[in-house]
Amino acid sequence: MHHQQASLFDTAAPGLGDLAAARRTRLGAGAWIDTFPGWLTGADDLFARLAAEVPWRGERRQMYDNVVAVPRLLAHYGDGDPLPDPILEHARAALTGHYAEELGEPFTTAGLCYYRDGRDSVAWHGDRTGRGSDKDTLVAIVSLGAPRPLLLRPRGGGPATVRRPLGHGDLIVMGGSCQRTWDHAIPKTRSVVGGRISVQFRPHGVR
Ligand SMILES: O=C(O)CCC(=O)C(=O)O
Ligand SMILES: [Fe+2]
Repeated sequence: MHHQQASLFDTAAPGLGDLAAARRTRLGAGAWIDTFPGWLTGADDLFARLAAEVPWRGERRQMYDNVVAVPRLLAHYGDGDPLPDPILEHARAALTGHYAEELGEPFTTAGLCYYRDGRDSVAWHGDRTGRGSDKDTLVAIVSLGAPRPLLLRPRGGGPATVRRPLGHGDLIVMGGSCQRTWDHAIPKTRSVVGGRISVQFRPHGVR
């Protein structure tokens, strides 16, 4: 008798939901988020493929006198770089099409982050190293793997006022002034959680 390896993974073809069904929440100060739980379907093996095949690198950042490791792994795909999976190309094209009028330019880059477990995190920040510092823009995030909450709070500190659990296949889009008037974070958790990969699509010059 043959030994059959049971498939851990969904074998349905990957698909993307209709973005017309995304739900918008206005945060105030010109910022908003759109959410679409389960936007990316049938891609259960995508997490494993990306985890294994993306050239992940640790990030080290100068902080005062010390260089500290940022607790997550990163990979960056710039304008024109082929993305590591065709479904990510489809996702980016669908986002560019749906948000064409509001964004006025295509999503071009993809930043990938791998949170290996609950100790990996990203601290409060806005994506305002580039044009997000003084221009309205959009950052679209597709989440894969273990659920982790994305927290948001008005820029300048204080407790999180918005919390969105991001599970496998979920989409969140931060828009309007969100990068300069609000901050976001993925907090550490003491709960036992598996790996999570976040794919962030941004237009040219937004970081
Ligand atoms: O992990 C996420 O979904 C958020 C990542 C993020 O905010 C960033 O890399 O700028
Ligand atoms: Fe960010």
